[in-house]
Amino acid sequence: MAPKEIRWGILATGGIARTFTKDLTVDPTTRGVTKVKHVVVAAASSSSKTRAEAFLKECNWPNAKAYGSYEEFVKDPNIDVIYIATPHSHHYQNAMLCLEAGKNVLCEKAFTVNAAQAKKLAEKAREKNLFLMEAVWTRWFPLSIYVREQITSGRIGTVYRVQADLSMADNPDKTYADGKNRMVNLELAGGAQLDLGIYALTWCFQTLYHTQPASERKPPKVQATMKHFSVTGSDESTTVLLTFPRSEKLGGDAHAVAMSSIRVATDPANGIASGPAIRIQGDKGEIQVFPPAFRPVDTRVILSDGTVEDKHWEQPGPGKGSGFYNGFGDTIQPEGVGQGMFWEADEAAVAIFEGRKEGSFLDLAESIVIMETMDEIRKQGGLKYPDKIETLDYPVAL
Ligand SMILES: NC(=O)C1=CN([C@@H]2O[C@H](COP(=O)(O)OP(=O)(O)OC[C@H]3O[C@@H](n4cnc5c(N)ncnc54)[C@H](OP(=O)(O)O)[C@@H]3O)[C@@H](O)[C@H]2O)C=CC1
Ligand SMILES: O=C1OC[C@@H](O)[C@H](O)[C@H]1O
Repeated sequence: MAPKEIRWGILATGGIARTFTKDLTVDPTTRGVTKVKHVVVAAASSSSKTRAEAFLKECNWPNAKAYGSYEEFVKDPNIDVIYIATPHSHHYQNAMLCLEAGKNVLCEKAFTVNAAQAKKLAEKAREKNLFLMEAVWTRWFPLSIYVREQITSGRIGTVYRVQADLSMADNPDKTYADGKNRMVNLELAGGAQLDLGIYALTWCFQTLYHTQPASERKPPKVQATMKHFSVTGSDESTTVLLTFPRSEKLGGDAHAVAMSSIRVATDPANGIASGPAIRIQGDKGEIQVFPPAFRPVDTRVILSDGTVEDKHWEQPGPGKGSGFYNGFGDTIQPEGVGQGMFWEADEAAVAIFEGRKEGSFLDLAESIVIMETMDEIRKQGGLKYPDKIETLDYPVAL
Protein backbone atom coordinates (compact mmCIF):
# COMPACT_ATOMS: atom_id res chain seq x y z
CA MET A 1 0.00 0.00 0.00
CA ALA A 2 1.31 3.49 -0.87
CA PRO A 3 2.15 5.59 2.19
CA LYS A 4 -0.39 8.20 3.22
CA GLU A 5 0.94 11.72 2.72
CA ILE A 6 0.57 13.93 5.80
CA ARG A 7 0.72 17.66 5.07
CA TRP A 8 2.51 19.72 7.71
CA GLY A 9 2.28 23.39 8.56
CA ILE A 10 5.07 24.87 10.70
CA LEU A 11 4.12 27.63 13.13
CA ALA A 12 7.23 29.74 13.95
CA THR A 13 10.65 29.76 12.35
CA GLY A 14 13.11 29.63 15.27
CA GLY A 15 15.82 27.14 16.23
CA ILE A 16 13.83 23.98 16.90
CA ALA A 17 11.37 24.63 14.07
CA ARG A 18 14.38 24.51 11.75
CA THR A 19 15.62 21.17 13.13
CA PHE A 20 12.14 19.63 12.98
CA THR A 21 11.34 20.87 9.49
CA LYS A 22 14.66 19.63 8.11
CA ASP A 23 14.04 16.24 9.74
CA LEU A 24 10.79 15.92 7.79
CA THR A 25 12.88 15.71 4.61
CA VAL A 26 14.29 12.33 5.70
CA ASP A 27 12.56 9.41 3.94
CA PRO A 28 10.56 7.50 6.63
CA THR A 29 11.41 4.14 5.05
CA THR A 30 15.04 4.68 6.15
CA ARG A 31 13.77 4.08 9.70
CA GLY A 32 11.26 1.37 8.83
CA VAL A 33 8.18 3.59 8.67
CA THR A 34 6.03 2.68 5.66
CA LYS A 35 2.50 3.85 6.51
CA VAL A 36 3.10 7.59 6.15
CA LYS A 37 5.27 10.15 4.45
CA HIS A 38 5.71 13.78 5.40
CA VAL A 39 5.37 16.86 3.27
CA VAL A 40 5.67 20.44 4.50
CA VAL A 41 3.07 22.57 2.72
CA ALA A 42 3.30 25.83 4.69
CA ALA A 43 5.17 27.77 7.36
CA ALA A 44 4.34 30.97 9.19
CA SER A 45 6.45 33.60 10.86
CA SER A 46 4.93 36.22 13.14
CA SER A 47 7.72 38.58 12.06
CA SER A 48 7.35 38.54 8.26
CA LYS A 49 6.49 36.52 5.20
CA THR A 50 10.05 37.02 3.97
CA ARG A 51 11.34 35.25 7.06
CA ALA A 52 8.99 32.31 6.44
CA GLU A 53 10.17 32.13 2.82
CA ALA A 54 13.83 32.08 3.84
CA PHE A 55 13.05 29.44 6.46
CA LEU A 56 11.32 27.14 3.96
CA LYS A 57 14.17 27.52 1.51
CA GLU A 58 16.77 26.75 4.17
CA CYS A 59 14.81 23.70 5.33
CA ASN A 60 14.54 22.35 1.78
CA TRP A 61 10.82 22.89 1.28
CA PRO A 62 11.00 25.69 -1.31
CA ASN A 63 7.55 24.94 -2.79
CA ALA A 64 5.66 25.29 0.48
CA LYS A 65 3.57 28.40 1.10
CA ALA A 66 5.00 31.16 3.32
CA TYR A 67 2.82 33.24 5.63
CA GLY A 68 3.64 36.38 7.59
CA SER A 69 0.76 35.85 10.04
CA TYR A 70 -0.24 32.84 12.18
CA GLU A 71 -3.93 33.81 11.84
CA GLU A 72 -3.81 33.64 8.03
CA PHE A 73 -1.72 30.46 8.07
CA VAL A 74 -4.17 28.38 10.17
CA LYS A 75 -6.86 28.95 7.53
CA ASP A 76 -4.81 27.15 4.84
CA PRO A 77 -7.03 24.21 3.75
CA ASN A 78 -4.00 22.16 2.60
CA ILE A 79 -2.61 21.68 6.11
CA ASP A 80 -3.41 18.42 7.99
CA VAL A 81 -1.35 19.06 11.11
CA ILE A 82 0.50 22.02 12.63
CA TYR A 83 3.78 21.83 14.55
CA ILE A 84 3.98 24.67 17.10
CA ALA A 85 7.52 25.85 17.92
CA THR A 86 7.05 29.12 19.79
CA PRO A 87 8.21 29.82 23.38
CA HIS A 88 6.22 28.08 26.19
CA SER A 89 4.36 31.31 26.97
CA HIS A 90 2.69 31.20 23.56
CA HIS A 91 1.71 27.51 23.30
CA TYR A 92 -1.77 27.91 24.81
CA GLN A 93 -2.78 30.81 22.55
CA ASN A 94 -1.17 29.28 19.45
CA ALA A 95 -2.61 25.78 20.00
CA MET A 96 -6.07 27.22 20.65
CA LEU A 97 -5.81 29.20 17.41
CA CYS A 98 -4.96 26.01 15.48
CA LEU A 99 -7.64 23.86 17.13
CA GLU A 100 -10.31 26.53 16.63
CA ALA A 101 -9.34 26.53 12.95
CA GLY A 102 -9.87 22.76 12.81
CA LYS A 103 -6.21 21.73 12.65
CA ASN A 104 -4.51 18.78 14.32
CA VAL A 105 -1.64 19.90 16.55
CA LEU A 106 1.79 18.73 17.65
CA CYS A 107 2.93 21.31 20.24
CA GLU A 108 6.48 21.70 21.58
CA LYS A 109 7.30 21.14 25.25
CA ALA A 110 6.61 22.41 27.84
CA PHE A 111 3.02 21.83 26.66
CA THR A 112 1.61 24.96 28.30
CA VAL A 113 2.45 27.30 31.17
CA ASN A 114 0.15 25.50 33.63
CA ALA A 115 -2.10 22.45 33.93
CA ALA A 116 -5.33 24.42 33.60
CA GLN A 117 -4.26 25.52 30.12
CA ALA A 118 -3.36 21.95 29.17
CA LYS A 119 -6.81 20.76 30.29
CA LYS A 120 -8.52 23.47 28.23
CA LEU A 121 -6.57 22.46 25.14
CA ALA A 122 -7.44 18.79 25.70
CA GLU A 123 -11.13 19.72 26.02
CA LYS A 124 -10.97 21.79 22.84
CA ALA A 125 -9.28 18.97 20.90
CA ARG A 126 -11.95 16.52 22.07
CA GLU A 127 -14.75 18.93 21.21
CA LYS A 128 -13.34 19.38 17.70
CA ASN A 129 -12.33 15.71 17.33
CA LEU A 130 -8.73 16.66 16.55
CA PHE A 131 -5.36 15.11 17.28
CA LEU A 132 -3.32 16.91 19.96
CA MET A 133 0.04 15.87 21.41
CA GLU A 134 2.89 17.43 23.38
CA ALA A 135 6.10 17.13 21.37
CA VAL A 136 8.44 15.53 23.90
CA TRP A 137 10.50 13.91 21.16
CA THR A 138 12.55 11.71 23.56
CA ARG A 139 9.51 9.53 24.33
CA TRP A 140 9.46 8.15 20.77
CA PHE A 141 13.14 7.32 20.41
CA PRO A 142 13.85 3.59 19.98
CA LEU A 143 16.20 4.08 22.96
CA SER A 144 13.27 5.11 25.19
CA ILE A 145 11.13 2.23 23.93
CA TYR A 146 13.99 -0.15 24.77
CA VAL A 147 14.39 1.32 28.29
CA ARG A 148 10.66 0.99 28.98
CA GLU A 149 10.73 -2.61 27.72
CA GLN A 150 13.68 -3.46 29.99
CA ILE A 151 11.54 -2.26 32.90
CA THR A 152 8.24 -3.90 31.95
CA SER A 153 9.97 -7.21 31.16
CA GLY A 154 11.28 -7.24 34.74
CA ARG A 155 14.92 -7.46 33.64
CA ILE A 156 16.15 -5.15 36.41
CA GLY A 157 13.53 -6.37 38.88
CA THR A 158 11.15 -3.95 40.54
CA VAL A 159 12.24 -0.35 40.00
CA TYR A 160 12.43 1.52 43.29
CA ARG A 161 14.43 4.63 42.41
CA VAL A 162 15.16 6.94 39.48
CA GLN A 163 17.58 9.86 39.23
CA ALA A 164 17.35 12.15 36.21
CA ASP A 165 19.17 15.34 35.36
CA LEU A 166 19.19 17.78 32.47
CA SER A 167 21.44 20.68 33.32
CA MET A 168 23.62 22.97 31.24
CA ALA A 169 26.28 25.40 32.45
CA ASP A 170 25.08 28.34 30.38
CA ASN A 171 27.08 30.94 32.33
CA PRO A 172 23.79 32.81 32.89
CA ASP A 173 25.24 35.99 34.46
CA LYS A 174 26.96 36.71 31.19
CA THR A 175 24.83 34.90 28.62
CA TYR A 176 21.49 36.08 29.96
CA ALA A 177 22.64 39.39 31.47
CA ASP A 178 19.89 41.43 29.78
CA GLY A 179 17.19 38.94 30.87
CA LYS A 180 15.63 38.81 27.41
CA ASN A 181 16.48 35.26 26.31
CA ARG A 182 13.55 32.83 26.42
CA MET A 183 15.58 30.64 28.83
CA VAL A 184 15.20 33.22 31.62
CA ASN A 185 12.55 35.68 30.46
CA LEU A 186 9.40 35.43 32.63
CA GLU A 187 7.26 36.93 29.84
CA LEU A 188 8.24 33.87 27.76
CA ALA A 189 7.76 31.40 30.66
CA GLY A 190 11.52 30.99 30.94
CA GLY A 191 13.44 29.01 33.54
CA ALA A 192 15.22 25.71 33.97
CA GLN A 193 12.16 23.74 35.08
CA LEU A 194 9.85 24.34 32.13
CA ASP A 195 12.61 24.21 29.55
CA LEU A 196 14.99 21.50 30.85
CA GLY A 197 13.32 20.02 33.93
CA ILE A 198 10.53 18.68 31.74
CA TYR A 199 13.04 16.13 30.40
CA ALA A 200 14.15 15.06 33.87
CA LEU A 201 10.47 14.63 34.73
CA THR A 202 9.92 12.80 31.43
CA TRP A 203 12.47 10.21 32.46
CA CYS A 204 10.90 9.83 35.91
CA PHE A 205 7.42 9.55 34.45
CA GLN A 206 8.23 7.27 31.54
CA THR A 207 10.01 4.82 33.86
CA LEU A 208 7.90 4.95 37.05
CA TYR A 209 4.46 6.07 35.82
CA HIS A 210 4.03 5.13 32.17
CA THR A 211 5.33 1.58 32.77
CA GLN A 212 2.54 0.92 35.31
CA PRO A 213 -0.81 -0.50 34.15
CA ALA A 214 -3.03 2.52 33.30
CA SER A 215 -5.40 1.73 36.19
CA GLU A 216 -2.49 1.82 38.69
CA ARG A 217 -0.92 5.14 37.62
CA LYS A 218 -1.07 7.76 40.35
CA PRO A 219 0.35 11.30 40.37
CA PRO A 220 3.49 11.68 42.47
CA LYS A 221 3.86 13.62 45.71
CA VAL A 222 6.21 16.55 45.15
CA GLN A 223 8.89 18.23 47.26
CA ALA A 224 10.77 20.91 45.37
CA THR A 225 13.39 23.55 45.90
CA MET A 226 14.40 26.30 43.51
CA LYS A 227 17.24 28.77 43.23
CA HIS A 228 16.24 31.89 41.34
CA PHE A 229 18.20 33.76 38.69
CA SER A 230 19.10 37.19 40.07
CA VAL A 231 18.38 39.12 36.86
CA THR A 232 14.79 37.96 36.19
CA GLY A 233 13.68 35.75 39.11
CA SER A 234 13.17 32.73 36.84
CA ASP A 235 14.51 29.45 38.23
CA GLU A 236 18.16 28.77 37.43
CA SER A 237 18.28 25.46 39.33
CA THR A 238 15.41 23.27 40.45
CA THR A 239 15.61 19.99 42.35
CA VAL A 240 12.54 17.85 42.85
CA LEU A 241 11.89 14.78 45.00
CA LEU A 242 8.99 12.70 43.73
CA THR A 243 7.19 9.87 45.50
CA PHE A 244 5.20 7.72 43.10
CA PRO A 245 2.53 5.87 45.09
CA ARG A 246 2.36 2.18 44.15
CA SER A 247 0.39 -0.68 45.62
CA GLU A 248 2.35 -3.13 47.80
CA LYS A 249 1.74 -5.76 45.08
CA LEU A 250 3.78 -3.59 42.67
CA GLY A 251 6.57 -2.89 45.16
CA GLY A 252 5.14 0.00 47.17
CA ASP A 253 6.21 3.62 46.75
CA ALA A 254 9.00 4.47 44.31
CA HIS A 255 11.26 7.51 44.64
CA ALA A 256 12.69 9.83 42.00
CA VAL A 257 14.95 12.86 41.90
CA ALA A 258 14.54 15.23 38.94
CA MET A 259 17.12 17.99 38.52
CA SER A 260 17.61 20.85 36.10
CA SER A 261 19.92 23.84 35.98
CA ILE A 262 21.24 26.53 33.69
CA ARG A 263 24.18 27.15 36.10
CA VAL A 264 25.88 23.73 36.33
CA ALA A 265 26.03 20.92 33.78
CA THR A 266 25.13 17.23 33.81
CA ASP A 267 27.96 16.82 31.35
CA PRO A 268 30.52 19.62 31.91
CA ALA A 269 32.92 18.62 29.13
CA ASN A 270 30.48 17.33 26.51
CA GLY A 271 30.95 13.60 26.88
CA ILE A 272 34.42 13.55 28.40
CA ALA A 273 34.34 11.41 31.53
CA SER A 274 30.76 12.24 32.41
CA GLY A 275 28.56 9.67 34.11
CA PRO A 276 24.95 8.79 33.36
CA ALA A 277 22.28 11.49 33.21
CA ILE A 278 19.65 8.98 34.24
CA ARG A 279 19.86 5.98 36.59
CA ILE A 280 16.89 3.65 36.84
CA GLN A 281 17.44 1.34 39.79
CA GLY A 282 15.71 -1.96 40.35
CA ASP A 283 16.36 -4.74 42.87
CA LYS A 284 18.06 -6.86 40.15
CA GLY A 285 20.07 -4.18 38.41
CA GLU A 286 20.02 -0.75 36.88
CA ILE A 287 19.70 1.02 33.54
CA GLN A 288 21.92 4.01 32.86
CA VAL A 289 21.20 6.54 30.13
CA PHE A 290 24.00 8.89 29.14
CA PRO A 291 23.65 12.64 28.51
CA PRO A 292 22.03 14.65 27.16
CA ALA A 293 18.69 13.54 28.64
CA PHE A 294 16.76 15.16 25.79
CA ARG A 295 18.61 13.24 23.05
CA PRO A 296 20.59 10.38 24.52
CA VAL A 297 22.34 7.85 22.26
CA ASP A 298 23.95 5.50 24.81
CA THR A 299 22.55 3.12 27.40
CA ARG A 300 24.10 0.65 29.85
CA VAL A 301 22.30 -2.14 31.65
CA ILE A 302 24.09 -3.48 34.74
CA LEU A 303 22.66 -6.59 36.36
CA SER A 304 23.42 -7.85 39.84
CA ASP A 305 24.96 -11.04 38.35
CA GLY A 306 27.71 -8.85 36.83
CA THR A 307 26.27 -8.61 33.30
CA VAL A 308 27.03 -5.25 31.66
CA GLU A 309 25.32 -4.49 28.38
CA ASP A 310 26.17 -1.30 26.48
CA LYS A 311 24.13 -0.12 23.51
CA HIS A 312 24.58 2.76 21.11
CA TRP A 313 21.49 4.30 19.50
CA GLU A 314 22.66 6.55 16.68
CA GLN A 315 19.71 8.33 15.08
CA PRO A 316 19.07 6.99 11.58
CA GLY A 317 19.66 9.64 8.94
CA PRO A 318 22.56 11.73 7.75
CA GLY A 319 22.93 13.91 10.88
CA LYS A 320 25.34 13.01 13.68
CA GLY A 321 26.16 14.18 17.18
CA SER A 322 24.25 15.51 20.16
CA GLY A 323 22.71 18.91 20.86
CA PHE A 324 24.71 21.49 22.72
CA TYR A 325 24.43 25.03 23.95
CA ASN A 326 26.77 27.55 22.36
CA GLY A 327 27.09 29.86 25.37
CA PHE A 328 26.06 32.95 23.44
CA GLY A 329 22.33 32.90 23.93
CA ASP A 330 21.41 30.26 21.38
CA THR A 331 20.63 26.62 21.70
CA ILE A 332 22.32 24.82 18.89
CA GLN A 333 20.88 21.53 17.81
CA PRO A 334 23.29 19.08 16.22
CA GLU A 335 24.21 19.93 12.68
CA GLY A 336 22.81 18.02 9.74
CA VAL A 337 19.49 16.51 8.86
CA GLY A 338 18.05 13.54 10.71
CA GLN A 339 18.32 14.43 14.38
CA GLY A 340 15.51 12.20 15.65
CA MET A 341 12.66 14.69 15.60
CA PHE A 342 11.04 12.56 12.91
CA TRP A 343 10.00 9.89 15.44
CA GLU A 344 7.43 12.18 17.06
CA ALA A 345 6.38 13.42 13.60
CA ASP A 346 5.83 9.79 12.54
CA GLU A 347 3.71 9.21 15.62
CA ALA A 348 1.53 12.25 14.88
CA ALA A 349 1.18 11.27 11.21
CA VAL A 350 0.38 7.62 11.92
CA ALA A 351 -2.15 8.64 14.59
CA ILE A 352 -3.88 10.97 12.14
CA PHE A 353 -3.83 8.25 9.47
CA GLU A 354 -5.32 5.73 11.92
CA GLY A 355 -7.85 8.19 13.33
CA ARG A 356 -6.26 8.29 16.80
CA LYS A 357 -6.56 11.61 18.63
CA GLU A 358 -3.66 11.22 21.09
CA GLY A 359 -0.09 10.01 21.22
CA SER A 360 0.70 6.43 22.18
CA PHE A 361 3.63 6.97 24.55
CA LEU A 362 2.46 10.32 25.92
CA ASP A 363 -1.26 10.95 25.98
CA LEU A 364 -3.03 14.10 27.13
CA ALA A 365 -3.83 12.69 30.58
CA GLU A 366 -0.12 12.14 31.23
CA SER A 367 0.87 15.56 29.86
CA ILE A 368 -1.70 17.07 32.23
CA VAL A 369 -0.36 15.14 35.25
CA ILE A 370 3.14 16.36 34.37
CA MET A 371 1.89 19.96 34.07
CA GLU A 372 0.18 19.55 37.49
CA THR A 373 3.50 18.32 38.88
CA MET A 374 5.22 21.39 37.42
CA ASP A 375 2.51 23.67 38.87
CA GLU A 376 3.28 22.23 42.31
CA ILE A 377 7.04 22.54 41.77
CA ARG A 378 6.61 26.21 40.82
CA LYS A 379 4.28 26.80 43.79
CA GLN A 380 6.78 25.33 46.26
CA GLY A 381 9.65 27.15 44.53
CA GLY A 382 7.82 30.50 44.45
CA LEU A 383 7.88 30.94 40.67
CA LYS A 384 4.90 32.75 39.18
CA TYR A 385 4.58 33.95 35.62
CA PRO A 386 2.76 37.10 34.46
CA ASP A 387 -1.04 36.75 34.46
CA LYS A 388 -1.30 37.25 30.72
CA ILE A 389 0.59 34.01 30.07
CA GLU A 390 -1.03 32.02 32.92
CA THR A 391 -4.53 32.96 31.75
CA LEU A 392 -7.18 30.70 30.27
CA ASP A 393 -8.61 33.62 28.32
CA TYR A 394 -8.44 33.33 24.58
CA PRO A 395 -7.57 35.17 22.41
CA VAL A 396 -5.00 37.26 24.25
CA ALA A 397 -2.36 39.22 22.33
CA LEU A 398 1.09 38.45 23.75
N1 LIG B 1 12.59 19.38 21.33
C1 LIG B 1 13.72 20.05 21.54
O1 LIG B 1 14.81 19.50 21.59
C2 LIG B 1 13.67 21.50 21.72
C3 LIG B 1 12.48 22.10 22.00
N2 LIG B 1 12.43 23.44 22.18
C4 LIG B 1 11.12 24.04 22.45
O2 LIG B 1 10.69 24.71 21.27
C5 LIG B 1 10.09 25.95 21.58
C6 LIG B 1 10.84 27.06 20.86
O3 LIG B 1 12.19 27.06 21.23
P1 LIG B 1 13.34 27.62 20.24
O4 LIG B 1 13.11 27.17 18.88
O5 LIG B 1 14.63 27.30 20.91
O6 LIG B 1 13.06 29.17 20.38
P2 LIG B 1 13.48 30.32 19.37
O7 LIG B 1 13.56 31.55 20.17
O8 LIG B 1 14.65 29.91 18.56
O9 LIG B 1 12.24 30.40 18.39
C7 LIG B 1 10.95 30.74 18.82
C8 LIG B 1 10.17 31.28 17.67
O10 LIG B 1 8.86 31.57 18.12
C9 LIG B 1 8.33 32.68 17.42
N3 LIG B 1 7.81 33.67 18.35
C10 LIG B 1 6.56 34.17 18.33
N4 LIG B 1 6.39 35.08 19.27
C11 LIG B 1 7.56 35.20 19.91
C12 LIG B 1 8.02 36.01 20.98
N5 LIG B 1 7.22 36.91 21.60
N6 LIG B 1 9.29 35.88 21.38
C13 LIG B 1 10.11 34.98 20.80
N7 LIG B 1 9.72 34.18 19.78
C14 LIG B 1 8.46 34.29 19.34
C15 LIG B 1 9.46 33.24 16.57
O11 LIG B 1 9.23 32.77 15.24
P3 LIG B 1 8.53 33.69 14.14
O12 LIG B 1 9.19 35.02 14.19
O13 LIG B 1 8.78 32.96 12.91
O14 LIG B 1 7.06 33.76 14.46
C16 LIG B 1 10.70 32.59 17.09
O15 LIG B 1 11.66 32.38 16.11
C17 LIG B 1 10.08 26.03 23.10
O16 LIG B 1 8.85 25.53 23.54
C18 LIG B 1 11.19 25.10 23.54
O17 LIG B 1 11.00 24.56 24.80
C19 LIG B 1 13.54 24.22 22.02
C20 LIG B 1 14.76 23.68 21.74
C21 LIG B 1 14.92 22.25 21.61
O1 LIG C 1 14.20 21.08 24.54
C1 LIG C 1 15.32 21.46 24.72
O2 LIG C 1 16.34 20.60 24.56
C2 LIG C 1 17.61 21.07 24.26
C3 LIG C 1 17.96 22.29 25.04
O3 LIG C 1 19.19 22.77 24.57
C4 LIG C 1 16.90 23.34 24.88
O4 LIG C 1 17.17 24.46 25.70
C5 LIG C 1 15.57 22.80 25.27
O5 LIG C 1 14.56 23.71 24.93
